[in-house]
Amino acid sequence: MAGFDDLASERSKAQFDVEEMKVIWAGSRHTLEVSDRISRLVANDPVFRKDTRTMLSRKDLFKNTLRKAAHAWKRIIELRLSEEEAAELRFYVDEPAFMDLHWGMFIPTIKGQGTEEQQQKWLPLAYKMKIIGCYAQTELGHGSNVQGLETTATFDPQTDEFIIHSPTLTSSKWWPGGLGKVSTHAVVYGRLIIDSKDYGVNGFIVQLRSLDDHLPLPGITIGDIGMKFGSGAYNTMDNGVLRFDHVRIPRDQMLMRVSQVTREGKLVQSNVPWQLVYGTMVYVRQKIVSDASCALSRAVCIATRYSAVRRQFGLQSNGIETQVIDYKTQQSRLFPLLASAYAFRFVGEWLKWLYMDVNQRLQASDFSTLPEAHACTAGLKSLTTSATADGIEECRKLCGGHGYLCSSGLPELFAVYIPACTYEGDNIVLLLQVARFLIKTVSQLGSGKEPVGTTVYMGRVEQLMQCHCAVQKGFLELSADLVQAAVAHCQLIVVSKFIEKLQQDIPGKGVKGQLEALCNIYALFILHKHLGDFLSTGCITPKQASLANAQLRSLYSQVRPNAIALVDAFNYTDHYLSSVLGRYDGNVYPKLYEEAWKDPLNDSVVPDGYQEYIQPILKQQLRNARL
Ligand SMILES: CCCCCCCCCCCCCCCCCC(=O)SCCNC(=O)CCNC(=O)[C@H](O)C(C)(C)COP(=O)(O)OP(=O)(O)OC[C@H]1O[C@@H](n2cnc3c(N)ncnc32)[C@H](O)[C@@H]1OP(=O)(O)O
Ligand SMILES: Cc1cc2nc3c(=O)[nH]c(=O)nc-3n(C[C@H](O)[C@H](O)[C@H](O)COP(=O)(O)OP(=O)(O)OC[C@H]3O[C@@H](n4cnc5c(N)ncnc54)[C@H](O)[C@@H]3O)c2cc1C
Repeated sequence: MAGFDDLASERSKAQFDVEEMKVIWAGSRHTLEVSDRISRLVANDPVFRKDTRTMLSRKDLFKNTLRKAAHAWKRIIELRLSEEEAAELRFYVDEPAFMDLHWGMFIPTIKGQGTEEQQQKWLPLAYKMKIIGCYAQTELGHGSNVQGLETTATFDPQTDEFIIHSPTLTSSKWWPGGLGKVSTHAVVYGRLIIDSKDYGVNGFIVQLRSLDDHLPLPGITIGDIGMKFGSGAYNTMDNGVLRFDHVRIPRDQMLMRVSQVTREGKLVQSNVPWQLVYGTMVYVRQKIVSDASCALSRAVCIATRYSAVRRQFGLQSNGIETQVIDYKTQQSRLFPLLASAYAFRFVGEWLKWLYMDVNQRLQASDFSTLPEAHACTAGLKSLTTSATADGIEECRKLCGGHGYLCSSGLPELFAVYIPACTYEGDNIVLLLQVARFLIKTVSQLGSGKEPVGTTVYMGRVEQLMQCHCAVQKGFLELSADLVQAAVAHCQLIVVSKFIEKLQQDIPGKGVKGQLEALCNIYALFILHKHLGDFLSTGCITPKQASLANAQLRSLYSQVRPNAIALVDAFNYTDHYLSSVLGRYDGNVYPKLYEEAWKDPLNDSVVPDGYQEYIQPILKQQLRNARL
């Protein structure tokens, strides 16, 4: 049978040790063991099935998500899973839910912005899930412009409380995940007002719902903001709206690591930079970069396997048509995405290190690397999510018509993924932050300050000084070009980190060779994509450009026999992929056929509505009625 034989024969062609590549992809033998064990545990548990998700109504979908989240928590307790294992379990359950915000933003915010005492009070409750929290920053009127938030937190010295209030419609909190129906608590960002003076935005822990009957507390209006893009997809999440009508909270519920309000109503700044109020965003952006390689590799795995199973045209001597993966056009669209998945994996690994490093420094009151960490997380979040969103859509096209079916797994993956280009910072707004950082670095070159870290190359580029003078004349005017410069800077980071990865000890037959080919594909593909810029700036000659393109074609041929093994190295279960086209066994056609019959529309041979709407047309009753 086509699919079985095709993928088996592809696997036999691999020129490298797939098991060792799995270790490289996972990051270590330990992480591979954990992710392998936990992904199978999830795949074998019927509660975590997700094959009917796109057909459920919003209410059924949401209730099912609650059921899965409760079951996941039960399994985590029963099996005494470590924090790492629990996070893997939530990842493989593969359904956006309030848990993501509770563990991914609420807890990290208290850890990063709370004092020791606040952490001691709130973290045990949150870790045991005695309270469920979310991150309520964005408002109806302002998301990108955090300093423009309108919610107020006014200190009342009489009662030693803050009064949380939504003064306008546009100050309604709008979007926070987990807020709409589940969270009992939130970290709410609002303007700190003391004695009529506005001290800017700070975080406050606010209880939203009763822990007895889940009803909103007095003065709180709360609900879900409605259906989002696509079926299934992100609609499992209760993104919410929240309004406060003079809600009082104790003074010690303002997160006070950055600045404190005393009993007397005095604001005291600690020695940490105020930007730490934005700290959770740095943490989550770093997570999102790692997650990008998962989403992209998942789409690439589906498209690569299916491209080896799918045959069109070109009868060979044995009477079989050509596998579409053998078409050079297919390779030139697919293999750069395969290379990107690996590139994003490694840059994500590095970013995780950078984040840990900056945190350690912060503990030691060294704040010097914070601007770079902000620029790197913001820029790489932007670059990797944009490329991944585009890449998933390209994979859908690479799968032809069948890619458009929900059973391919690609429409839902796309619908779930694309908001990553917006949440945690709109991608253009984040690139403008990178551009500002670059301009600032250039402006300091003249004063003899040596650039460090990811900007070290700037010290070697003479023209940058002139560039700085031009930008001084109008940042806003040149912002579209500056965004391109920011992208180029981030691409340089991705390529450099891939090259650094290759300099490590990489065991396993042929593994390093494959990674070298992928690294070269990534770099040359970026060059190819921006050829106009490289040529117009004289960075390369037309001859070098054509050599680069020839090299790219030759690299595609090198990767071709290894393509299936390179996606097998992601070690994804069929449950996680949830795609008929991406099945490990390649048994695509019988399963597609089988899947179609499961659609509720096929429950009856004659559809509901036949008698009311089809029969009258066929019997011409409608026309007669009009005549
Ligand atoms: C959920 C997690 C799950 C984890 C596990 C699974 C893996 C991922 C799975 C994905 C699930 C995700 C679920 C969805 C979650 C979405 C949550 C949100 O969207 S939440 C909502 C997310 N919302 C957004 O992302 C809003 C985006 N907007 C913003 O971040 C800000 O408004 C701004 C940065 C654009 C402007 O800031 P503003 O203050 O107005 O103005 P300036 O520009 O003048 O900057 C002043 C100074 O500060 C500096 N600095 C700035 N930022 C940072 C930083 N982070 N740090 C350090 N420094 C920073 C800056 O360089 C400058 O320094 P200097 O030059 O003076 O020395
Ligand atoms: C699925 C999802 C989940 C979310 N979860 C949460 C959550 O849990 N908690 C939370 O607090 N928030 C959450 N958000 C909100 C999210 O963080 C914001 O939507 C995001 O930060 C973008 O802000 P905005 O919506 O105000 O976009 P806007 O800023 O209004 O963007 C609109 C357009 O204006 C452009 N633009 C804006 N400012 C500039 C500028 N200075 N220069 C040039 N162009 C500009 C943007 O590029 C964009 O094209 C979520 C959003 C989504 C979609």
